[in-house]
Amino acid sequence: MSCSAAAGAEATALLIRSAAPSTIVGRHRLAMSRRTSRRNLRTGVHPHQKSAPSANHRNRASIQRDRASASIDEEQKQMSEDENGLLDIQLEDLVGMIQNTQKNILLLNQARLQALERADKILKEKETLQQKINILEMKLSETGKQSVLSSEVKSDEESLEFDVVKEENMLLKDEMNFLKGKLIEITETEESLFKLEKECALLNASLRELECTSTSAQSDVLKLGPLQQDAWWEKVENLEDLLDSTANQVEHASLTLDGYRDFQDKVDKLKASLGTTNVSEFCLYLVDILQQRVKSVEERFQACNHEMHSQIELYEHSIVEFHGTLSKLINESEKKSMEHYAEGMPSEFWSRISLLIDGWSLEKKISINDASMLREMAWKRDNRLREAYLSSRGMEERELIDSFLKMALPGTSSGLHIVHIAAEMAPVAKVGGLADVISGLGKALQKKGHLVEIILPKYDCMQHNQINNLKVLDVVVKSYFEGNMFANKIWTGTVEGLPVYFIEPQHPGKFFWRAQYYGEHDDFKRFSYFSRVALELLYQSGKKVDIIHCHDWQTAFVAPLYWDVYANLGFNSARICFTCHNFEYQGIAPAQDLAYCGLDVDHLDRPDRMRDNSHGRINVVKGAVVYSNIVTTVSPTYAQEVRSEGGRGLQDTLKVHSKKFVGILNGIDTDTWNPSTDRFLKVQYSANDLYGKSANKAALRKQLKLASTQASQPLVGCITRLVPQKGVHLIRHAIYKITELGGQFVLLGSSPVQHIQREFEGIADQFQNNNNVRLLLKYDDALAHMIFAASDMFIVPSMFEPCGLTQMVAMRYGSVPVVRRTGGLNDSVFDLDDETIPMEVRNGFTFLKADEQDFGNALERAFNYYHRKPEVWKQLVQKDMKIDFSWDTSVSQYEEIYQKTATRARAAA
Ligand SMILES: Nc1ncnc2c1ncn2[C@@H]1O[C@H](COP(=O)(O)OP(=O)(O)O)[C@@H](O)[C@H]1O
Repeated sequence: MSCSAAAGAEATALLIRSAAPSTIVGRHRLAMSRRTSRRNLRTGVHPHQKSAPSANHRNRASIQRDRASASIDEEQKQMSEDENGLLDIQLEDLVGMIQNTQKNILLLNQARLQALERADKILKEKETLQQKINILEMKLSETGKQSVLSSEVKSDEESLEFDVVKEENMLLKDEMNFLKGKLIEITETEESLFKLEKECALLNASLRELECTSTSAQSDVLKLGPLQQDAWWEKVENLEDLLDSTANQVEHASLTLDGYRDFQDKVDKLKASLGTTNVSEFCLYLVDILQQRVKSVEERFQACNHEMHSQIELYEHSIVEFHGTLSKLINESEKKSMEHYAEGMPSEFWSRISLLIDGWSLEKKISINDASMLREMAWKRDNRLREAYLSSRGMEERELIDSFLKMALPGTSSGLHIVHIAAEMAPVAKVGGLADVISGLGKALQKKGHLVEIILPKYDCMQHNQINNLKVLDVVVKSYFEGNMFANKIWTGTVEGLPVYFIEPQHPGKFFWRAQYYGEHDDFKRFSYFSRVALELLYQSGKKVDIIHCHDWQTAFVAPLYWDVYANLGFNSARICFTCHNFEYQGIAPAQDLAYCGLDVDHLDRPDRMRDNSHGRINVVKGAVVYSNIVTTVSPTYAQEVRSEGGRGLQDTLKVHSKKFVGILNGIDTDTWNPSTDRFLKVQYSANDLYGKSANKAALRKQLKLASTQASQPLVGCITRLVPQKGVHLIRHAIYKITELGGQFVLLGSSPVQHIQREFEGIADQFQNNNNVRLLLKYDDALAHMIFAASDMFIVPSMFEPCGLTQMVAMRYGSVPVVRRTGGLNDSVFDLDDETIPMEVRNGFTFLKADEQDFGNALERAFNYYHRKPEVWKQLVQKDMKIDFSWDTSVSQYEEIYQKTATRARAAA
């Protein structure tokens, strides 16, 4: 850079740092006027003579180009032209030019002074600047002197001027080359910036990958259970620290890149100014400063990059180590969990063993006798089977079978072999309470030492993820239907630790591929088919079952089929128990439809057997009542109610068979419904620590966008199928009554009845902007758990209710029930104000008449207690949570009746 250019650039740069925009404009003008003077000297243009604007513009834009390309010869040629022009210059004009130049000098001096004032911090720069400015001053004063002398000594002055112009041309040429060089450097910097950006993106991607690895590793950790968790978590924490520090590095790198981008902007601006102006000195100075900054940023970025790479290396190393530890822990955990299964948590393990034995038996790999001996050993949880199974890893199936058979010993069990045949089972195929009963009762019986198995249809829509070890057996069970034999695939798996068989018919009717459980036009056919295959499966397995327990009309076919078809084939060790969960659904169809599954219509279409009260139809529930050894329903009060009009036409049959008919109150599965372990809740809680209850209430309000300003505003829940039985008109009334009382209401339910579903959809729309009411018209298990936990009260205003589970679940979750006194509700909820009942069993609010007034009164009483007697309310909540609604009591009743029947059967055999 030339001295004058550098000095000018430094001065102007200092001005720029401190000056207002007008000062900058002034500085540009100054430089322009100086260059115009020089050019005029060369071209002989009169300084005051206006050139055409387009020409001026062209001149400004092309000055650089002209300077770079002008050759010395051309300059000499031009000089001779200048000499002629110079002769024409008037003295006045020269004086004007000198004055202009002096003004310029003055301005430059001012700029220099300002620059000097601001250059305190950079003394070195100040000195350089001072020197350069001095040189510039000298040059300018010489120019001034030469101009004054020009009138006296023209020829000397002309040659001197030529030299100056020539020298300046050379300098400008140098400057241009320098600028070109700088531009190349800038382009290179851009490229390196691009590379750095790419590198940063790559680093970000690898960071994300590492985060994913960490997340999946953490989920693996969860699977490991409590095993070596302390050491494990320490490792995870270390990795997380590393991850954090890597993230910081990346953030730092991003910041640096941002800095680069700023710099890039400046460079762009600089390039633009280089393209449009001729202020080369200023630009060069800026480029200089910016280059220095680039260098320092580059250095910082490289240092940062280096550190980040070393962190990533460290992290990758830890990940490798982490994976090593993880696989070691998984192996250990698998081994331990098998041992744990066998020792501490046996149901799942033993259910698998017994399914294995059944599979071998059905696949004819072992004889029926061997199967029954092995089954009995499994049932008794014989340690030898456990050892053989645990050491069978890597063994061929045949070797395992042989090792099992070596141990097969005849034995007798005091337990019962019970098979439930049902259309639902929680959580794998659930529509309502029936599903809960199958798994709840099954588990409770299994705990008591009985061998319990379940047979279900293999629905396409069931929750397959709730089945463990689901596999299809290498056997096809053929079964009769409508005059033909149809193949069926048999699947096995465990659900809730219970062994389950799933039947998949190979019938063209695709009976269980309907994307729903019930509500198909051919339900009667579908379930009569299923009932027949279930018995066929038991028959072909050669098992000596004690109790076959069928449920509701869908599997009620089992009772007449067993006694009229299979008992005749020698499969007669079992006794049939039938439970009717709801007498509203009886499976009524034209009499001839009974023939599909192989039942004899003529034999059964009789008033004392299966004929329905309606002409020409048969009634499957009636058939089961007649043909079963034990008939139960789900609560004592409902058993009473169905003996009169509640029996929906079956009261007389029930009276005839009253000796084998009993009402046993359902229990609830206290593992599934446990607020202190419920994984669906935001916060788990218990009767002694109710904080979680209010936390869940707040969470549900937030989730459903309900008003949440008043924590004490009572929240009322209702979870139900929306069918007339459930008191749909009272549920509708509750919406208005509860808002009138100042509460909030959440309904979760759906309806198989179209007009009811539509009606509630209308109400839901009507209330969608009301922040105290939400109607959620769907089936949602997770949400059900949250509603039980979040609500303060729970309504069950049923017209009739065989048992009802929701009131029991609600109490377990500390939600006080407000229910109609009917069926199982009458056996489980006792009014707080009813003085005929001992205080310690009072647990909720009840009403009798199925009208709005009675229901409204019960709600008002509940609200009064809630608001006015918070202490009494709290005690009530805690008491409700502690009531034992488990299957423990009910299962003993089932056990007792099963035992009696089975003993009689054995005696008869
Ligand atoms: N919409 C729904 N979403 C989730 N669970 C529901 C829904 N409707 C009913 N349930 C559940 O189904 C069961 C109903 O059992 P119950 O009270 O005996 O009535 P029912 O068997 O007559 O339908 C309960 O476990 C309840 O929580």
